[in-house]
Amino acid sequence: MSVADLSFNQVTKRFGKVVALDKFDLDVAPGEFVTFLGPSGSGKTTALNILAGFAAATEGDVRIGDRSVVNLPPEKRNVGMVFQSYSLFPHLTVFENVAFPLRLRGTRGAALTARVIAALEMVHLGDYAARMPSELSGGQRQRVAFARAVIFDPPVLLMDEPLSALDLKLREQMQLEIKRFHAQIGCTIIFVTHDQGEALTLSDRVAVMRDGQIAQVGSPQEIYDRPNSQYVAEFIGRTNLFRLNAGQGGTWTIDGLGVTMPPVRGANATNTLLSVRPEKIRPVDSDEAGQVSFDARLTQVIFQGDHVQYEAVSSGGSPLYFQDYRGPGTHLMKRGEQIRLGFDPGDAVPVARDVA
Ligand SMILES: Nc1ncnc2c1ncn2[C@@H]1O[C@H](COP(=O)(O)OP(=O)(O)OP(=O)(O)O)[C@@H](O)[C@H]1O
Repeated sequence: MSVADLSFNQVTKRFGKVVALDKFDLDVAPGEFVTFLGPSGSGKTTALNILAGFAAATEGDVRIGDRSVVNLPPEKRNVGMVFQSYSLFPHLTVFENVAFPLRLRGTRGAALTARVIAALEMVHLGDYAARMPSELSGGQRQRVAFARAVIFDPPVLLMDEPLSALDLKLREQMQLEIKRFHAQIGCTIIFVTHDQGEALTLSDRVAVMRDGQIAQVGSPQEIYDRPNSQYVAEFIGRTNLFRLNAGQGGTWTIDGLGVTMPPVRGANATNTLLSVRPEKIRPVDSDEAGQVSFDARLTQVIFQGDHVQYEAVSSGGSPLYFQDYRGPGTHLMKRGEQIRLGFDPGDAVPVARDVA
C-alpha cells in the first residue's frame, strides 16, 4: 500500500477572463479523505483536473508526495480516477476493464489474475468477471470503475461526482461502501461533490468552495457547528440567521428577539449575523437560567416522522424555524400555538455577513 500527501500552493487558473481558481491553497495529509464541496462553477472540477494533469495551472504549484507535478503528464502522476460517467470500456469484460491499468504497467499472468479477482471481490463483484459493462446496473458499473481506479495501488485517488448518476438509495449505499474502501485501502482521496450530505458523510475534512477559493476548510463537525460565514452556514445544512443591532454599553441585541448578548471580538454588528441551527432551538418552560428565550407563535407544523419541523414568528416579528426530534414523551404542537422558545447562547454562532 502506498499513500501520499499533496498540496496546492497559490494555484490560479484562468480561462480568458474567467478566474476558475484564485490563489488556491490546500495541504492534504497522507490517507486523508478531503471533499471539495461547492455550487456549480465554484472551481471544484478545475482543482481536480489540475491535480490529475488534465489542465495546467496558470500560476502556482501542485505537489504530490515530495515532488512538484506541474510538468508531469497525467499518466506519470500515478493517481487513480473515478468519474461521474463510469467510463468503462464497453467492448471489454469486467475482468479486462479492471485488468487494464495493470496490463499498461506490464503485469501479466497469474499475478494479474490474482489482483483482478481480489479487486473484484473487494467491490463484491467476484462473480461478475465475465460480464460486459452493458450487463451491469449503475451501481455495479460504478464499483467496477472503482476497482479499476485502485487496482494499481495509487497513492492518491480522485473522484469527481462519482455517485451523482445513481438514485438516492443506491447513492447512500455506495457512500458507505466508499467509506469502507477508504478504511481498507488507506489512500489519500480527493472527492468532488455538490451534495453537502455526501460531503459530511464521507470526509475527514470538507473544503467549501466559493468563486475559485476555499471559503472554509475543516472537519464536517467544524464546518457545521462553527461556520465562518453566512455563505458556509447556509450552504451546509439549514440555519436561522438573525441580524444584530449595536446596543447600549457595547452589547448587541438580536433583532426580532429583543435579546441582549455580549459582542464578539473582531466583529461588529453591521457585518455579523447570528446563526442558530434549527435543532438548537426548543420550547422552554419559562426563563431557564443561561438560556436566550423569547415568545413566539407557531405558523407551520411539518410532520417528518422522526422529527417535526416547526415554523414560527417571534413576538418581535422574526421568522424562524426549529426542529423537534421527538424524544420520549414529546407531543405534537399545533399551528397558532403561543410558546416560549429558547436556545443556549453557546449554540449561537456569529458569522460574517455576505456582502452582495
Ligand atoms: N474549459 C473551460 N473554458 C472556459 N471556462 C471554463 C472551462 N472550464 C471551467 N470553466 C469555468 O471555470 C469556472 C469553474 O468551473 P468548474 O468546472 O471548476 O466548477 P465546478 O465547481 O466543478 O462546477 P460543477 O459543479 O458545475 O461541475 C466556471 O466559471 C466555469 O465556467
